[in-house]
Amino acid sequence: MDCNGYRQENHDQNLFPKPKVLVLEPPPVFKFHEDKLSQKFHFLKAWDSPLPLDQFLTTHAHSVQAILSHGTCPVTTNTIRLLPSLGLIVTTSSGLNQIDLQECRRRGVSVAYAGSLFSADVADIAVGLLIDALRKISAGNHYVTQGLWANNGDFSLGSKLGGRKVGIVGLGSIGLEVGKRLESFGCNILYSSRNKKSSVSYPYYSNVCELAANCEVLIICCELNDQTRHMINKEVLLASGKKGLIINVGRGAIIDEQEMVRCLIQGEIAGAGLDVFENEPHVPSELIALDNVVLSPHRAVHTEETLMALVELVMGNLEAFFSNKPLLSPVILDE
Ligand SMILES: O=CC(=O)O
Repeated sequence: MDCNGYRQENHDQNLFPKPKVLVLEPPPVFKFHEDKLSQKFHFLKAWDSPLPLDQFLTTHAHSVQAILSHGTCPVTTNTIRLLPSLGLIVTTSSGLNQIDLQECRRRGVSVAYAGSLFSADVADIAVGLLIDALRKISAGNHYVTQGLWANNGDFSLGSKLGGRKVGIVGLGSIGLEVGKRLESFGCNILYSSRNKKSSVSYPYYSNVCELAANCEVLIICCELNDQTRHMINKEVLLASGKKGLIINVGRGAIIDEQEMVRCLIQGEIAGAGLDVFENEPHVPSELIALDNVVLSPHRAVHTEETLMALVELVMGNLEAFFSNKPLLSPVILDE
């Protein structure tokens, strides 16, 4: 530690090395803002090295104090164990299912994340997917661009958004933003969540199957963890019924994807709007072929503006760590 409190010398980049940060796979912020990030940090790019990952980690074992990670990049027990100097993982995601938090807790490794930075953007996409699925915007685009309209084809009617009963699964910051937006469209909001929220008057269901049975649309906004993996299973899908719509902006694996595909094909649910999938970037071919499904490439979280704010947050967290100051957006690792 130097007189400015830095754990590594970095105030004069010509004389002193920048703090090293390990990157296992390129995060989306790299595509647009790598130059800016690289002005302050030296990134060790595991994916760019000819060495197998374990060997790469062993080679840099003692110099890596921080990892920069993202939503679909696993940070496993093995990775953490191979890095004895590791003190921080910064992820550009709000979701944390890809990081072994238990090992972080055990080792005393801090974690910083995007918190609620993306909530409004994700809520916009959830509502967009719902309106598209109900009013058939993408299907209408296909109908026009494929010349079917000009050929006197028949385009089926959509359904009204206002007055619809919408069940939000997970009333965290994204779910609350979705609720706010849909209230202004005249929807009736119901929800399920780990706990009943005193801040809202929406009807609460502790059981997601009962929620599904009592609404016309389910919007999945919760995090993926051991309790929510495949929570939207056959029983819940069937409870949604033949007019039920499923919108997912959480994580793909919250839904039993195979079962959802089967229900869509057999008409046991009416349709879906999906930004996330179980095995990204692979999307089941059956989903691609269905015209009652709207697909989006896990982009709900990213707008130009939010990526800009994200870079500042990532740099702020790394700078705080290397200056021994409190992190800007720490994850509280409960016992
Ligand atoms: O999906 C992305 C995230 O968790 O931020």
